Amino acid sequence: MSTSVAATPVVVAIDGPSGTGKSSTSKAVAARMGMRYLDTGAQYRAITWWMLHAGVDIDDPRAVAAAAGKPSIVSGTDPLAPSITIDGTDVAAPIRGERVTGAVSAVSAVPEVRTLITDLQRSIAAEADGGIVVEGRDIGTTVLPDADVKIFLTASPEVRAARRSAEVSGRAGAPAAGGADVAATQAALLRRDAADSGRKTSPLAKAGDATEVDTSELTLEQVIECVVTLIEERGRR
Ligand SMILES: Nc1ncnc2c1ncn2[C@@H]1O[C@H](COP(=O)(O)OP(=O)(O)O)[C@@H](O)[C@H]1O
Ligand SMILES: Nc1ccn([C@@H]2O[C@H](COP(=O)(O)OP(=O)(O)O)[C@@H](O)[C@H]2O)c(=O)n1
Repeated sequence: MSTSVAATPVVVAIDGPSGTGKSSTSKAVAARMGMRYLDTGAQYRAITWWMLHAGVDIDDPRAVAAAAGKPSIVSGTDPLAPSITIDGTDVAAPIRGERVTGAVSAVSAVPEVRTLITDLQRSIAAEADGGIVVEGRDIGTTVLPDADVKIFLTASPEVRAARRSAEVSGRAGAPAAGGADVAATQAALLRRDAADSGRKTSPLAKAGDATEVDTSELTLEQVIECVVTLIEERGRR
């Protein structure tokens, strides 16, 4: 197992659709390699939470654009304790709720939102002295096109929905996920994939120079090892 701090700051971009293992893999890789970690999805979720909270009509892109610059988002990049606040409020828990998940694709499709959050992501990456693993949808294509290592994670819709359902039903107070729940989760994931891949500005896409890893048949540990190996190989070049 590698525990060394990256010799030169390495920037790693990990993209892919929901449930492919981006967050779990990125956090573990960053922790093992002494790097920072940035969950860009959490930032889009936080601004979506704020819009809903502020009563902004998220189906009106002009209203979303006009409000986008108002809140201040702060992302903590310790992979062992990532955090997210908006205007000083800790929103780590509420941004995972169904309401935000159902609204986030509409908010994140608004170009003014993307410009603001992309600038924030670039400044966080630029300040990460020990290197950083940044995960999202457009990191390798748009946010950090010069990243040292680019990875695009995939998995079958069935596997992704099963993972997500198990995760949600494992939360305190949640009912166990039955077959119908998994089917509904899969339908919601595919709707979000379609919205994220189909938007005009910086859609979910694999960068031409990204390595694609299908995680359907891999354990989380195998995916982590695969990414660590790709980073170490890049370091030897
Ligand atoms: N390779 C894997 N095998 C089994 N479960 C996994 C694997 N990768 C991730 N998971 C689990 O699937 C769920 C979703 O993973 P997550 O990392 O949040 O994906 P993403 O960030 O791509 O949406 C989590 O509960 C995680 O523990
Ligand atoms: N770089 C990114 C990251 C997320 N997003 C948006 O934010 C949403 C939530 O991202 P997430 O990574 O938290 O989603 P999950 O994979 O955890 O379900 C996505 O569905 C996209 O709409 C984006 O547009 N660009």
